[in-house]
Amino acid sequence: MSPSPIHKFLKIVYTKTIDNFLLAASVSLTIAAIVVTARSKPHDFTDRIQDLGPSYILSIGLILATAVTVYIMQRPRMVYLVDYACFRAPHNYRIPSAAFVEHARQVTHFSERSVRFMTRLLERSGLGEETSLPQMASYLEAYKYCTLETAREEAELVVFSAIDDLFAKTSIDPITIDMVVVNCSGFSPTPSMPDMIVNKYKMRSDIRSIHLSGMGCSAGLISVELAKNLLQTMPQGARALVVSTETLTPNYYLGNERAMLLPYCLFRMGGAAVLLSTSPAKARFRLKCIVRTLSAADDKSYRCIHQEEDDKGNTGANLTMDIIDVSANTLKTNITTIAPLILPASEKLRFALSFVSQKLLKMRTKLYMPNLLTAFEHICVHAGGRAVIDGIQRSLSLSDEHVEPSRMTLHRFGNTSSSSLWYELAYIEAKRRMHKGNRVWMIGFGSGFKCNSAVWECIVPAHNEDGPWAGCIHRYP
Ligand SMILES: CC(C)(COP(=O)(O)OP(=O)(O)OC[C@H]1O[C@@H](n2cnc3c(N)ncnc32)[C@H](O)[C@@H]1OP(=O)(O)O)[C@@H](O)C(=O)NCCC(=O)NCCSC(=O)CC(=O)O
Repeated sequence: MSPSPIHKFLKIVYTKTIDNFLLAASVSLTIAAIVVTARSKPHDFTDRIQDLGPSYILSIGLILATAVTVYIMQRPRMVYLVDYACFRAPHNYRIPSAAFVEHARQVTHFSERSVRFMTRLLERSGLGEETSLPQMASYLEAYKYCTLETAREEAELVVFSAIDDLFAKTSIDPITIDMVVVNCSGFSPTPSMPDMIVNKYKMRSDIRSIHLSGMGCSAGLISVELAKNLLQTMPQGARALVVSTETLTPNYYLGNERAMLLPYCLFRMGGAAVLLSTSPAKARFRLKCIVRTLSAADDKSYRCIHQEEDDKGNTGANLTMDIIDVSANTLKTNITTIAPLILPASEKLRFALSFVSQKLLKMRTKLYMPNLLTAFEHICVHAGGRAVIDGIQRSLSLSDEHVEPSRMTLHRFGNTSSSSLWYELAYIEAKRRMHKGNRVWMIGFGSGFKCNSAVWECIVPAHNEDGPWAGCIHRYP
């Protein structure tokens, strides 16, 4: 039964009043003060001030100024997303499914059974016909081309293209960057990827540089949190360049273990460059909060994405079937921490009242489950695979529209690991669905098992930009 109009109206009044409690309280107090002052005799107020004496007034002023200064100094600095850019592979890197299967058929390492398995998997994977693989994957004896040099070439192509795009968008001089954080799980060359970036863009010698490897698909938000923490200790206005990518060349699997063929079928080229700062100047989003959950203490979680050698000695990532349950459980833990930070006051109050009536007053009422959907307008769920997105949609009761950016990213770009969240944000913006004040919840999953999530608030939406979706966004719903 749908709620009556009166019920709906009361709910709106309740939500608006509670969610804007501080504003409502201060407006009421100001009105009360104005009424009291207007009623008192004109000389009353000035007489009282004169009675206090100059030294007393000066002391109060000093105490107030000190309190405000201490409050401002103690408060952690806000971190802003100035802008971001995603890599878009040149057309000749495209791998339609027919070409993928035909290539797999020609590779002598794969058995007929494996080729049939991969063919079936691809058909149901949710990947479209325009995803991209590094060029070594199109050679018949691809393993001969999985060299350090080709891996570096792939990394440079992805990372430099995304950064070039970001610098062009923001007109930022690379010399003004104070920190570079890169996360790439499966490729960790020497010199490191941040060194590669500093060398290419001739950045300053006092720059802080960090590479996170082996941290899986959820490492993009780990990089953001790390950059945020460091930025908050640096002078106001410092800038961090965060790069999230996965290099596929060194992780080419040549065996026949089904669980290890899965990543071979799902992962595709991708990367994103993100500029963060503690200055709000030209910023497009504000970071509201970021929460990390790691369930590695549990063996099932720890093992569900595991890099290992198969019985023939071929290295690859083994994805177990547990991943759907594990991701749903780790997300639940993550939500328990993030919900109190993002839920509006009205939802928290309803939960508190229901909790008190059920647990303390022993009333036979159902415990109210806060509605998470009131905390954001958009959601980006890591495009890890069709079944992963299905699982999260089910467990959070999300609508098809909520998971559309995730499914469409999987379709257009494949599983691009930690950068997938940025392709999803770009999708929402390319569809012109992002508006000033909108909140977007990013949820990353990955080996460990980790679930990291962040909430951003839009300050300035992108108006005339399709980003990585240029030329194809009109083909999506
Ligand atoms: C691959 C799928 C699209 C296939 O979906 P289907 O609808 O076809 O149905 P299905 O699940 O029954 O799978 C079809 C066949 O694949 C087999 N199969 C599926 N998952 C398997 C696995 N992990 N290991 C071995 N076999 C597996 C099934 O047994 C079945 O075989 P048979 O037909 O013989 O019975 C889906 O299962 C899926 O999206 N899985 C999740 C992918 C995933 O793990 N992504 C996370 C990547 S890691 C990541 O993103 C983070 C990180 O790396 O850090």
